[in-house]
Amino acid sequence: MKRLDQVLAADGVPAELELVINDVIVACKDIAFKLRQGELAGILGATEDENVQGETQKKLDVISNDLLKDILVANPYVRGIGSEEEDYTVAGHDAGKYLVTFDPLDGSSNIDVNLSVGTIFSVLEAQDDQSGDNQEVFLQNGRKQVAAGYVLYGPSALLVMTTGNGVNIFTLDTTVGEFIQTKSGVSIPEDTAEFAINMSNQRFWEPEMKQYIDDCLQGEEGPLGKRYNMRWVASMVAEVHRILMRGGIFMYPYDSRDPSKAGKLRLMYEGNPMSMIVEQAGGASSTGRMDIMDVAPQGIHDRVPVVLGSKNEVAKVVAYHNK
Ligand SMILES: O=P(O)(O)OC[C@H]1O[C@](O)(COP(=O)(O)O)[C@@H](O)[C@@H]1O
Ligand SMILES: [Mg+2]
Ligand SMILES: [Mg+2]
Repeated sequence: MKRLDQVLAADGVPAELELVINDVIVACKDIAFKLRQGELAGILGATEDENVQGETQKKLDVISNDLLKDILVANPYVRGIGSEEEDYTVAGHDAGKYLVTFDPLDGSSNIDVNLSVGTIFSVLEAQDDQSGDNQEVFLQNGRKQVAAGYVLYGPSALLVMTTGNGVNIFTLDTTVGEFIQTKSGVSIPEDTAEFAINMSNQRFWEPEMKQYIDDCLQGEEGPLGKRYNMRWVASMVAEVHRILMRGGIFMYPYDSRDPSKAGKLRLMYEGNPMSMIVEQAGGASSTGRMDIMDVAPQGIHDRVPVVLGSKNEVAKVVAYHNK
């Protein structure tokens, strides 16, 4: 069994990028150990603050953000970082080649009920000489990512990542504090009969999405001709991981609750990294109308509608949108 550094070296990942990824992982291990301690570590509950998205920050949102931010801005190869929990991008080193965006704690509503949460990260190359506190340098589409990954803090802590050469899974060996490769060449089944969507938003969806879900619910008698199962963990990391392991489709579509927002999930630190992982595992990822990784970001906190998972099922949802 290989350690993370051995896998990255075998994949020909440049040493500087490896040092950046390594710092992300050091922070994630710290988050994993704090989560294990739970209430004993005083990490549960909310702060009195809101983030730039207008969401109340949980203590662990802030703790995880600070761990990632502090280690990354000190890394000489990091030009800057962008985070769900930071209003603006933060400068690292002007000579740094890499930009890191992250959702430090995904599925925040699960923290206090002891359910699965995760960390999502994406790495881009800085294309010009602007400082990392200028968000312009980050505004590249998802195809430009050089690495993407997540850590799922579940019964075991798993690191799932890609540097564009397939998807590897590593399990945190808590006896030595190292991520050890436990799967490689992960491949998502092309077909599925399992969907994940927050059904309570149904009345706000576009007619195309309503129609697809209505047809799923009709089962064998409906136009899709099969009986569907449903799951909702309320943590994108956990949903994507389930899909990576056994197939499925995850959707957080556009809804009209706040017409100024294109969806709930964020393009640069949720949509793009998850899309790279899913595509690298043979799945597909779309807004319903175009590939997520082709969306041109206008701002670091842009939102995006998300439909991802088993390739043939995603194609069906796209076909509903193109009817
Ligand atoms: O509140 P809902 O509609 O169940 O939303 C759950 C979704 O929101 C998220 O928790 C958003 O992420 P954050 O917790 O990082 O804000 C996703 O992980 C998840 O899929
Ligand atoms: Mg999130
Ligand atoms: Mg978050």
